[in-house]
Amino acid sequence: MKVGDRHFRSLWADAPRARVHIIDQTRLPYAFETRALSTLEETAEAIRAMRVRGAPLIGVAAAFGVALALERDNSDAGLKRAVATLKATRPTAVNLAWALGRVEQKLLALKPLKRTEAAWTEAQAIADEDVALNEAIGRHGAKLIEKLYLKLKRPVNVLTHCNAGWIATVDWGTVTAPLYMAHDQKVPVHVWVDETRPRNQGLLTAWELASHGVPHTLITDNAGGHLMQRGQVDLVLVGADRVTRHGDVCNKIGTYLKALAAQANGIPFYACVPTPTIDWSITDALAQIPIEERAPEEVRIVRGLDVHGVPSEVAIASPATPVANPAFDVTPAEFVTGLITEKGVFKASERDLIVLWPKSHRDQAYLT
Ligand SMILES: CSC[C@@H](O)[C@@H](O)C(=O)COP(=O)(O)O
Repeated sequence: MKVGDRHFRSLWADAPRARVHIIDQTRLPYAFETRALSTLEETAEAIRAMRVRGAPLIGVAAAFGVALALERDNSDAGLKRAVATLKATRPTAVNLAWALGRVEQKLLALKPLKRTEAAWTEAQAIADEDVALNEAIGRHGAKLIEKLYLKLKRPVNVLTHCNAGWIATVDWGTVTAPLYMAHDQKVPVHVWVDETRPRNQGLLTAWELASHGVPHTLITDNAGGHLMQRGQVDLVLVGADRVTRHGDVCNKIGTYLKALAAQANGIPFYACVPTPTIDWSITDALAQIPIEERAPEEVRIVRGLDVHGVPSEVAIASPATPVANPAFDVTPAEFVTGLITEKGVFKASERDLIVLWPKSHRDQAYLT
C-alpha cells in the first residue's frame, strides 16, 4: 500500500538476498521506519517484540528467517534449530507454524547445498501468495459491504478490532482489503476503529485507513456495545489468528466481547480468514489453542507521544500491581455470521468449511 507516494509491502527481501526489510511496527503510527534483518536471531526478536505482527505477516517473516539462518548453516540441525527458534516466538497464530512447516517439509527433502536458494524462493512464494489471498478476500468482502449499502442506502458503518490491515499481512490486509475496495468503488463506508488495549493496534488501523482516505473514527474498546445498541454499527469485521475446522475464531483479546454484543443486537459479525489461518487439527478451541500471555508491562505502561511530540512511556499502574495479559480469545462459531475467505464467504461450520480442507489434511500434521 502507499505511504506518501511510495508503494510498500510490509516486508521485502534485498535483491542480493542478504537481508530482509520490515516496517518497524513498534514505531508506528508516530514514525515510519524500516529495519533490516540479517540473521535468524534478529528475525525471532522482530516477531517476539511485535516489530512485525499480525498472523499472516509473522508466518512470512518466519519463512524468510529460515532463509537467513540457512545462509550460515544449511545442515539438518541448522534447519531444525531455525524452525524451532522461530516457532517458539509467538504461540497463537497458526500461520507461523503453517509457514514454517511448509518451508521445513520442502527443504528437508533437498540436499543441504540446494536448501538456501530454495528457502528464499519458498519464502517469497508464501509472501506473494499472501498478497493474492488478501486481494481475493477484499473482493468478496467488498461485495458484502456493497450489498449492505444497497439495502441501507446510507454509508455502511463497520466496526473493527485490532489491526488486520496491510501491515499485518504482506499487502492489502484481510479486514482492510474489503474496506479499501469498497471505498475505491465509491461505496460509502465509515469504520469504527477499536483502540485495542493494551498494544493499541487500532492506532495502526486508523493510520492505514487515513493513508487511504477511508472515513473512520477511533473509539475505546468499551464503546462498541453502546454504538451497536444505538444502531450505529451495521457490520463487524475482524481478523483471525487461528480458526478451527468448526469455525471457532481465535483473534485479538476483546473480539469475543464484540461478537457477544453483535449477536445481542442482531449485527452481522464476520471474520476475514485466509485459508492458512484455518487449523484443521483443532477440534476443541478452548482446550487446544495456546493463548499467548504477554508481559505485564504492556498493561502497566502506556506508550505514546508527550506534549512536545516526543515518544514516551507513562506508567499507569504500580510495578507491584498484579497483571494478567492474555493476548487472544476465542469466539465460538455460533457467534460468527460467516468467514470471508479467498474462496468466498462460508458459514462458520465444519459442514460448510469442508470444501476448503486440503486434499489430505494429514499433510498438515506438522501443525499440531
Ligand atoms: C490479518 S491479521 C489477523 C490477526 O492476526 C489480527 O487480528 C491480530 O489479532 C493481531 O494480533 P497481534 O498480537 O497484533 O499480532
